[in-house]
Amino acid sequence: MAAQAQQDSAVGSVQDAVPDSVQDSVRDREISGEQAHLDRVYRRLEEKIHEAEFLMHDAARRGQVGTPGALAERDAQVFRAGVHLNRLNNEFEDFLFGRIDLLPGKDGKKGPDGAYTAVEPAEGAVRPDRTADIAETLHIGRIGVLDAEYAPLVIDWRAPAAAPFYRSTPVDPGRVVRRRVIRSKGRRVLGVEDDLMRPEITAYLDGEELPVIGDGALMAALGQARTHSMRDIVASIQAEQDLVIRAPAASVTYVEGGPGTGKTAVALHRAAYLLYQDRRRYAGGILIVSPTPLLVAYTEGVLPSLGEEGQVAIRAMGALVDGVEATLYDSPAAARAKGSARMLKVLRKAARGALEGNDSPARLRVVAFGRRLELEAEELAEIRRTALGGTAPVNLLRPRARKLLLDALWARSGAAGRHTDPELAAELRSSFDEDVSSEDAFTAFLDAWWPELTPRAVLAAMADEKRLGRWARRVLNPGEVRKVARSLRREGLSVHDVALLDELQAILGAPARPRRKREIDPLDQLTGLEELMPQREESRRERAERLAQERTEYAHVIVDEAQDLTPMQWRMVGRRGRHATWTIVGDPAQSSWSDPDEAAAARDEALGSRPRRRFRLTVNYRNPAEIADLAAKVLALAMPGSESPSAVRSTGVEPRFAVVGDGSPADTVRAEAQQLLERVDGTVGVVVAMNRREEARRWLAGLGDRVVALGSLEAKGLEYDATVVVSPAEIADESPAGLRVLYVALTRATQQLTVVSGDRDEPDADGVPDLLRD
Ligand SMILES: Nc1ncnc2c1ncn2[C@@H]1O[C@H](COP(=O)(O)OP(=O)(O)OP(=O)(O)O)[C@@H](O)[C@H]1O
Repeated sequence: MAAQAQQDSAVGSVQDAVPDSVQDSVRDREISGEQAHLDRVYRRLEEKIHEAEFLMHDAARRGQVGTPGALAERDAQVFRAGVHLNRLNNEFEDFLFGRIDLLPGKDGKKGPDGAYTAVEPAEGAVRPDRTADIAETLHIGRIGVLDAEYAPLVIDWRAPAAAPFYRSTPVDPGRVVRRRVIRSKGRRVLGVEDDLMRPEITAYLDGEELPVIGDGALMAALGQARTHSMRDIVASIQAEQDLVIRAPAASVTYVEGGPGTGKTAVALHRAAYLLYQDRRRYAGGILIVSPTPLLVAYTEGVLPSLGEEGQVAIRAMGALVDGVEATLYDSPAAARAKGSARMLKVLRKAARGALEGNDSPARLRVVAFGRRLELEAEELAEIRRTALGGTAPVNLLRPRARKLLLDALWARSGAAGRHTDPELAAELRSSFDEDVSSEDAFTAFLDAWWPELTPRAVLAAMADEKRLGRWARRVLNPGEVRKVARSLRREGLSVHDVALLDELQAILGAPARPRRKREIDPLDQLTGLEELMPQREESRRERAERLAQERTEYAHVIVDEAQDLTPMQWRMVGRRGRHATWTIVGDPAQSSWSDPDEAAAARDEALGSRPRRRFRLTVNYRNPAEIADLAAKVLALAMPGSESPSAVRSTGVEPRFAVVGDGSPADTVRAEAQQLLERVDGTVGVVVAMNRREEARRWLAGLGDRVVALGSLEAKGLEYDATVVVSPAEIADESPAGLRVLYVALTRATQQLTVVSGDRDEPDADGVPDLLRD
């Protein structure tokens, strides 16, 4: 059953009794009223752009005066003006999107944005005859704009004064009488949609009764066709989502919710909110970790549309390590072994064992003080063992190993007892060390015997099944060893390999390297502009990428689809936020990891003892009830007893079932995809078992770019107007978490779903596969 569209959107539509023509003229009048306001806003924005440009020029002139005080002031001014210009020049599709009309407040105090701060209405604001006067109208937009007298023309959506726009509901309206969503494009207002929060009263604005237009914005937003990019939801954030977005950043904010409840959207809006709240603190960067490059591509436009980027890096799990972009998937068994916390022990052994390569020298021969000195294999092995004692990073132990070698050679040289005077003895020893170290044979030996290891070299060593078997003894079983070694012999890295590389980096340690220098324009260096205006030449994207690359730790870490992180991935992500605050969003019912308890333990270790603040999102904004109900059947099998979120709307279109005739599913799937392309305006996703990905792309060849084929694990987080889910049984049988993966696949569509079954699905006479029957 479709849920009550959140209380706040279900109310306050235009009264049926009002004739259409009257409604139209009221609508036109309201639209032109909003247009006049938007014109004022743009005039003011233009003034501010001129002001900012003037400031920049003025600052440049002042720079020529040259006293240190003037320079510092000039620099600060240039910086402020530059940041300001950047924001003002941003091209927003709908700069202004909301408005609230409010009753007078209790305390009559104004906040810094010029709006009254009270949440509750003043006593007597509503008269006994249920009439009231609107005391304040606020317009809400992507950034705040004040007029020349500092009165708010537009309030930034993240400001406290804008919160009632999202929080007010008919059950708890606060001061809000009417909430309006304004649809605009560039400088033109296209339409308005109103919700009445206090339908029981008649409110007057400037002596006229407040009109109500349209059916509310949420439904309009949800019904829109999808593209391959996610849209922001800034005009229709719902109350339970707003609580998460504006939750204070301290410690860990933990958000659970079923498919389509807006977790990803909320996480992205939260990043923008945190930056607005405390830009200085988050100058340390916000990292958003996403499960796949597809989801990164789908979501990366949202923050720019909210006026934020640069400080935020969105990275796929397979691209968290610099210079690596892994897209391969391991077989479920190899993935399970590689992701498990048991792997840590294996990596520690491998990092030490890999020092001993196949061409590692068996003996050391040098000439010192005119004598031939030799260390044999056994002595060398003993020295290696001593050097490796403890847990210090392997690469940092090389000086220690070198020292132990010199000690052993010194003992062998017989020179130790030559002087009783300690000073002379020390001098002799140091000239001995110099003598040995300057010998090419010694340096060559050291390089071969204790090479500087890279994570990739260790991973390559683990591809040797025998060696891996030794390092993984009593940790992985022989089958696992075989599968992991085989997977490492493949060309290219898998997503799970990346967490191993990162762990190895920590185990090996990196000898200090000189920092990569950016090219600096000498003129900028002279004027100091280089530091102040980093956005000048770089594109925003380049800047975001550069910052992400230079950064290894972040001030805030947001983990999307957190239920999928393996223990090893939690360790990797944890290293990036050791001093950070966190927002973690996920849904256990969609987990593709087979051992959720093990992952939860690793997550708790990564987050340490930081207190958690928990939230739950309960309404599914993506799927119509017809699709959500079908998916709920799989949820009942995958996680008996867990609750589905309630769908916010219903379309009356039931999912369709098709059955593959004899042979390959190609024709059936292609025909079904084609049908859906005709029925929806936006995108169609065809979800298949992972091992059919390539095949499925061929099935759809030539159908255009509105349709895409994806493996079940790639579908995570994405959405389409319509989806074709091919062979539920194949998807469910793919891995121990297969039923949960199928649940993900079935919950991707915003409008229509077709399920195609093969023999394995045992479809009934209506084509309904076994897994989806009552
Ligand atoms: N308040 C809202 N107004 C308009 N659209 C919304 C709102 N909340 C969510 N949506 C839309 O619902 C869809 C699902 O949102 P999102 O992808 O964030 O959900 P999710 O919880 O991350 O889903 P999943 O767990 O399946 O990945 C998106 O299209 C999003 O834009």
